[in-house]
Amino acid sequence: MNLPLTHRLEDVQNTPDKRQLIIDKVGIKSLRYPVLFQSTTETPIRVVAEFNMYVHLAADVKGTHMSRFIELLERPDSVFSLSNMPAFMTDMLELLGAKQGHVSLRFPYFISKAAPVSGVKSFMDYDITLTADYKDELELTVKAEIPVTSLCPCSKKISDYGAHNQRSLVSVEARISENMTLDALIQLIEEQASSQLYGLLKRPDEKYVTEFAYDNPKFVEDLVRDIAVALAQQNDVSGFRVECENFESIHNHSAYAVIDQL
Ligand SMILES: Nc1nc2c(ncn2[C@@H]2O[C@H](COP(=O)(O)OP(=O)(O)OP(=O)(O)O)[C@@H](O)[C@H]2O)c(=O)[nH]1
Repeated sequence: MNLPLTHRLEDVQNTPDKRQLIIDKVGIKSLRYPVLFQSTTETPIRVVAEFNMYVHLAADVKGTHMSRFIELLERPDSVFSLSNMPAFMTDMLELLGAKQGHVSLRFPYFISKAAPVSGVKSFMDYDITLTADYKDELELTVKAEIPVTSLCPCSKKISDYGAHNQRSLVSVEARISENMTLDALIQLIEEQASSQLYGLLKRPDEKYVTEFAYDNPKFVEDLVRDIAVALAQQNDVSGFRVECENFESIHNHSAYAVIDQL
């Protein structure tokens, strides 16, 4: 009899395993894939995301169905958003026959900003990670990595002129409700910095951001505390971890701080 090829190829992954060891997470790591992402009610946008997708594997099964992770992303109606993550997790666990799972996707997200004086528009890029973990219940977080300017209060105080300042990377991972947009979360964080960053600045804008940062000096401790206070005041945020790394311009190392209330 002439069986189709899939029937003639042995399904090794599906054979029993005798070692009696559960695997906590198995799946695909660092897969880059174009998918649709929807931040709010706006039309979904195309993003290129890096995926990690894992499931729990029972002790008596040799291998998981690796190909099915990609099949999930190939579904024509696959749109990623905070509110769709629970359904995506349910589908993944069902298709993979698993009881626990992890999905994360990290992608660049762009916001069009107007320069502070000239008003010229340009895009600013941020890295966003959506993560869903299912064990006994679903844990859903959003992480935003936001570069800002920080200016040292001590340096400003003790120097006859100038103050050292640098680019800082703020990372906020938070549990947020779907009422909060990514843009709102990013804006709230940028407002706590000595200055926010822009893609395009003309000379009057450059003067403005330089003086603005000088008027708003912040230690790395001030940054994480001010961001934590701002997040704690939000009804749509129910837990957060704020991390900040200042790439010091007077040292060859960074100043770093974290507040973990996740
Ligand atoms: N489990 C497992 N699969 C691997 C590994 N390395 C490669 N593969 C994958 O094995 C895949 C094929 O296996 P399955 O996903 O089980 O494909 P299939 O049996 O045709 O599909 P299903 O019937 O849906 O399970 C290929 O896509 C490879 O990516 C590995 O270390 N472990």
